[in-house]
Amino acid sequence: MSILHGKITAEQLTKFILYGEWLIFSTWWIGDGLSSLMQSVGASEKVFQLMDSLPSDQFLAQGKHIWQFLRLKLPKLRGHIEFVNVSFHYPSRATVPVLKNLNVSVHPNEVVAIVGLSGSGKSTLVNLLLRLYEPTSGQILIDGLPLKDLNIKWLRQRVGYVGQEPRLFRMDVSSNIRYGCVRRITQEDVEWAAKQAYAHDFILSLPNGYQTIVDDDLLSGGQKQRIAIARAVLRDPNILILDEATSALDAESEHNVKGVLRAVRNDRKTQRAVIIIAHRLSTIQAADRIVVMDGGQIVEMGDHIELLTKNGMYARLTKRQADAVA
Ligand SMILES: Nc1ncnc2c1ncn2[C@@H]1O[C@H](COP(=O)(O)OP(=O)(O)OP(=O)(O)O)[C@@H](O)[C@H]1O
Repeated sequence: MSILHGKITAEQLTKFILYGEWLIFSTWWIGDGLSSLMQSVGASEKVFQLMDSLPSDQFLAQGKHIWQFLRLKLPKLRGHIEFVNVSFHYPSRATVPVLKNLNVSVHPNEVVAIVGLSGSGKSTLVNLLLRLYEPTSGQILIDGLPLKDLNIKWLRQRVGYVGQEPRLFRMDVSSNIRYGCVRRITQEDVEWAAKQAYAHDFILSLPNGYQTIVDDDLLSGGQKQRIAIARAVLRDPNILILDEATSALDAESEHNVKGVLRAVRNDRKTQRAVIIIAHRLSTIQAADRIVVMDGGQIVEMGDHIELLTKNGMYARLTKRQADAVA
């Protein structure tokens, strides 16, 4: 009507409708954006709370208090480990004792194997040594000093750990081996570690050798384990802990662990305290000492021949595995 009466032009009306539409949409977007903003503010409060929270004491390298700055760093770790009357239960199961008055020591350059039935407390022992948990009573000494007084970051840099299920990342083999190593590493160092872990030959047979990207189905369980062993060895740890995979009770796993034992034995340069949690008993016959655990306690200790002669639990476990293989 206004156009017909010449009050506005068609162009002005079109502009008016378009601007009106833009105004409605813009208001709607502002409302939508504001509600998203409010949601993000609420969510970010939780994120910042998490970022501000401090890890518990057993994960703190150096705390904020002056006495924590003074926490001890020994000039060199020899790798003498002592468990003195250690008892432990997991916080979530306070009524179930997992370790009971445990006394055991590992000397520098000694290879100690821990064996026992599933659930006897082998991995828990290592968890305490890595200070992932605190003993309920008793104490752990490293080179004669209480574990809880040592700078935990310094200690963990000197401990190599290969878990039951090694974690590899989607990057090349060489980077996977270097992962987490704080000192300067050359390609020769990487290859040296791979040779120690009996991984060098199979790595060279991969499409791009050390530059091959690790994909989900590229490597077998045993090959992943060997790369994880190379990663641990590259750090040149004073204490090396191997948790043999329960699921990998195969010849390849046995070959890997035996290989590491042989490397530790033959190369004086690489001697270190080694703790092996073994499920396959034939793997650890060459260990200096075998510790047999049952129900959170040590029931036998000695070398392979001594324990077989004792005709106790170790002899029974060995016979059971030999029968299962036959
Ligand atoms: N995080 C946890 N919380 C509560 N209980 C746990 C935890 N981890 C282990 N346990 C319990 O502690 C006991 C010892 O477990 P541990 O893993 O040390 O045994 P293991 O000898 O290493 O067994 P395996 O040979 O199967 O690895 C088991 O009864 C187990 O159920």
